[in-house]
Amino acid sequence: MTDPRDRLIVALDLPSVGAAESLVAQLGDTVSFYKIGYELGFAGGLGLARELIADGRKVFIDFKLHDIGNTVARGIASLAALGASFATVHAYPQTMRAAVEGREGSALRLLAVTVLTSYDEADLRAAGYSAGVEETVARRVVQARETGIDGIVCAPTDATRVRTLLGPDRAIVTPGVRPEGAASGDQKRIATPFAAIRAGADHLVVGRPIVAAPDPAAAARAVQAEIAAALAAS
Ligand SMILES: O=C(O)c1cc(=O)[nH]c(=O)n1[C@@H]1O[C@H](COP(=O)(O)O)[C@@H](O)[C@H]1O
Repeated sequence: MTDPRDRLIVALDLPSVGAAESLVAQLGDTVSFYKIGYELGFAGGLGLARELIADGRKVFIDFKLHDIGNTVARGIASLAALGASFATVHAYPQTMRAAVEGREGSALRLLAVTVLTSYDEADLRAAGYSAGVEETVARRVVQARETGIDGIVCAPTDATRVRTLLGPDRAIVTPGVRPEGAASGDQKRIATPFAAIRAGADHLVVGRPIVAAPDPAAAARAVQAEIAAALAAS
């Protein structure tokens, strides 16, 4: 997977299908992999997901499922039928086991979200966890691996340690990616595209630095150029 286009996933965090379609048109052939999360998904985005898939694009459905096992398994089975490439669940063992059961027989790859990139040590403590970020990520990666999950969503700053625990064959997907000088917004554990790839990420999820850029296609190409430079340096 050396084509930077396969490595960049653009988060279509937009309020309407029309806005998303116009961004996809602006990005043209530059971007081939899109993520649809709460904002667009709850505004008709699953229909757009079907169209993008029919058009040969890859789609990552990011609803970060976490519920009783039966509900998770059935929800994942529906996403598998949609033809999505990736879907997220929270990295709780029961949830992950149910998700693996729900996608059986499909090509859907499951990603487990470890510790959100907007969380730091204080946020974890406030949520009632006594373990810190590093320990919590590590525990969840090991549990995800044992459950048969296909990949991990983690901060780029976690990627090196995650790769050691996960092994070479499963995917590491990192949001929290910010080109030099870009506003971090609500993200707390961030790195540049170059650093994320060097740390072992397979795919980078980038939203606002591309979606809110004055020229989104130029912003996407700049991220891809960093990805290419990091791959060349590896
Ligand atoms: O699962 C995700 O994609 C995700 C996990 C995480 O820990 N942090 C995170 O930011 N994300 C998603 O990645 C995207 C990042 O967007 P930007 O911060 O705008 O680049 C958003 O769509 C988030 O929902």
